[in-house]
Amino acid sequence: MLKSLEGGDNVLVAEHLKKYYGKYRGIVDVSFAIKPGEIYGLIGPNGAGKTTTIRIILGLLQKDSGEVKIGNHRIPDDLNVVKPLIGYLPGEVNFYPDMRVKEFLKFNRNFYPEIDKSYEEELIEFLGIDTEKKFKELSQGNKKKVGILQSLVHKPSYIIMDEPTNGLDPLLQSKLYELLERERERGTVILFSSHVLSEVERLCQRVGVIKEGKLIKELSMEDIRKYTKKLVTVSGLSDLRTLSKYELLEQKGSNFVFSVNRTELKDFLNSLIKLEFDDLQIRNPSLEESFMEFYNQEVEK
Ligand SMILES: Nc1ncnc2c1ncn2[C@@H]1O[C@H](COP(=O)(O)OP(=O)(O)OP(=O)(O)O)[C@@H](O)[C@H]1O
Repeated sequence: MLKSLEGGDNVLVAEHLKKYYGKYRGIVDVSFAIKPGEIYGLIGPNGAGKTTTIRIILGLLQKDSGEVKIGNHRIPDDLNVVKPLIGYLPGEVNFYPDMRVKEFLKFNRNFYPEIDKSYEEELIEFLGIDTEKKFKELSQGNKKKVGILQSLVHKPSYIIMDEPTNGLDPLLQSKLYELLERERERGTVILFSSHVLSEVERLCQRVGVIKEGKLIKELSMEDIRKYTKKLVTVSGLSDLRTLSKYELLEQKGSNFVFSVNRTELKDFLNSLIKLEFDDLQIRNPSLEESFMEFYNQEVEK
């Protein structure tokens, strides 16, 4: 059963958040609202302001202006009321180096006495955590597994994860996606930051694109799919013929770079195979390449 805050829906709201670090821009204007049962992706390149936004929401950083509401509670004023209902995974997970994982889990249970021991054991097994090890003996990925467990084990109503898949191998990434999907079905509010478009596409119901401290665009799942194209580089192509209907990004001599919708990739390759060419490379565009049309727009400061 999902724990609710008194007097209101479990919505997480950020409104016109602004934060400067002295004279340096942290964020200038970030607003969004996340409903229960929704995974919201905050996406942007390094330095865009994702961590600053998350730390303000968690009351770890003081904002210059704007408002954060969790349920009907204002942050940081009501932090103590809301804190037990939040599960947070920071970008870098650090623990006491000499502590064993099992000692840490016991310590964590002191903060959340209602932790269900059998759920804890299920997560240990699912994530493959060695509880006998000391933190200094763990790789960054293995520390992150403990961080994921810590953020989920008390069955929070709000999950906030800062670039959670950084440093995770593909198997662990898909385990994390599975856990988050289960949480979403339970009605949890989930905020997830990333600079990888493919993962927000897979997981999130809505995505906020953040650029230079400003939330410049919100995308639905449908919009996101529209923006997930493949970049296809074809070398030694003498004749475009049927390929001319695809978006050509670049041409240098007989080398061509096409931007092809994922759904059209098969048709593109079927057409290509009938032509003469030397080499072929298919890659995912970077975030900046995918969102070129937004990123090229000047952001007001
Ligand atoms: N302690 C600080 N002092 C000065 N500037 C800071 C500080 N922390 C962050 N910034 C600046 O605030 C801006 C936003 O940083 P933030 O870490 O929130 O971005 P991010 O999107 O999380 O990027 P990353 O993925 O690189 O962490 C950046 O320009 C960064 O240089």
